[in-house]
Amino acid sequence: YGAHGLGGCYAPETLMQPLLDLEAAFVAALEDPDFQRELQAELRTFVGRPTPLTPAPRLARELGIAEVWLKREDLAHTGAHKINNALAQALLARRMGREEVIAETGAGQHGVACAAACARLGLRCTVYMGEVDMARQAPNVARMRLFGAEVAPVSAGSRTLKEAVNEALRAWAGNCHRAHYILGSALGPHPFPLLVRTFQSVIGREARAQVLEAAGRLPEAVVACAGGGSNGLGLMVPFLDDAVRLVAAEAGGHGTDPGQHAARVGPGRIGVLHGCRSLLLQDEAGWTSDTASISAGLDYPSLGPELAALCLDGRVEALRATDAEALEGARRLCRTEGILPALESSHGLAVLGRLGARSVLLGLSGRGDKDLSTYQAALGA
Ligand SMILES: CC/C=C(/N=C/c1c(COP(=O)(O)O)cnc(C)c1O)C(=O)O
Repeated sequence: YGAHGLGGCYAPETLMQPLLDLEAAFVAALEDPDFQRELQAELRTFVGRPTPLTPAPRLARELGIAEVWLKREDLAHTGAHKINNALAQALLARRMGREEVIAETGAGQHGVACAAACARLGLRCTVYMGEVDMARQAPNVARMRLFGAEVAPVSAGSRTLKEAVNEALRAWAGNCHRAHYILGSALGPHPFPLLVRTFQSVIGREARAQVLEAAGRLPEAVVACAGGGSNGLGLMVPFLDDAVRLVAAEAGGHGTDPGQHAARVGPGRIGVLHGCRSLLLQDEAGWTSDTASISAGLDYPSLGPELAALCLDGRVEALRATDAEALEGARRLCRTEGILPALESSHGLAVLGRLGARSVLLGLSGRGDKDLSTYQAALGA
C-alpha cells in the first residue's frame, strides 16, 4: 500500500498455501452471486443493516459544530462493526469447507462477533484473548461462551491483543487445513487486510448515501477511531475520492513515553508484525514496544498497512486522544444524546471539537456495555 510498500505477506512457509487458497476463495466469492445474496440477506436479517445515521444536534451544539452525524455500528448485532467482517469471513470459511474458526480478540467484540456468526452457521469457534483483556471485557467473555465458543486465555507478555494474535496465528499454522482464521482487523498477511476492509466498507457505502440523503451534501470531515484500522477504513474508503477530510483517532493512553500509549502515526516506524509491514511502535533494536490504552481494542502496537499508508501519504490525518479525553467524550455523548459508546469509539468523539469543521460524520464503532465497569469507576456512574 502507498509509496512506502506497506502490507505484504510475511508468513511462515506452512501458511503460504492456505493464504493463497484464501485469496482465491475470496476473489471467487466476491464474483459469486449466491455468496453475495446470502451475505446481503444475513447482513439485513441477522446483523440488522443498514445501521442508522443518527443526527446529534445537542452534541453538535455543545462542541460548537453545526452538524454532527453518527454512523451507528453500535446498533449492529453484537454491538460493534466487527460483525460485518466476522459474518462474511465465516460464510467464506463454510464455503471453503472449513469446520472450525480460530480468532483473536482484544475488546472482545471481534470474539463475540465470531462466536455469534459461528453459532449461526454451525461452525466450531475458538477465540484467543489476553488475560488482561478477559478481565476488563468480562461481559464479552461470558457472551462468547454463551454462543458456544471456547475462549482460550493468553498469559504471555502483556496479556493483551498482541499476544492474542500471536497465539491465534500459531494455532492456525498448526491446523490450517481444517480451520479458518478470522483476523479481526485490517492487519495480518495479505489477503487479510484487503478482505477485512472490503467487508467493512459496507459502513462507508451506507453512510455516504445516508448523509447525502439527509443533509443534501457531504460532511466536511469523516472521523473514526483506529486500532488495527478496520472500522476507519470501512467508513473512509467510499469517501477517498471526495473533497472530505479524513481523520483517524488513535489511543493517546496516559502519556507520551513508550509504553504509555498506542499512537503509531508519529512515534511508529515501519516494521513487520503479525505478517504485514506497517507502522509499528518499536525500540531502537526493533523490539515491539509495549502499549497502553484504556480501550482494549486500540491497545495494539501496529496500525493496518492501508490506513498507515493513507496517513503517511497525508490523505488521512491522525490525531490522538488520551484515556481522559476519551472518557470525557463518552460522558458528553451520554449526557447530550443518550448513547453509550464503546471506549474505542470515544477516542473519535474526543477529537471532534478540535477539527474546526462545520459538519462531521463520526463512525460510532461500538456500544459501551462492555465498558460499564470502567465507566463506573472513572465517571462515578
Ligand atoms: C481484533 C481486535 C480488536 C477488537 N476491537 C477493536 C475495536 C475497534 C478498533 O479496531 P479497528 O476498527 O479494527 O481499528 C474499534 N471499535 C470497537 C468497538 C472495537 O471493539 C476486538 O477484539 O474486539
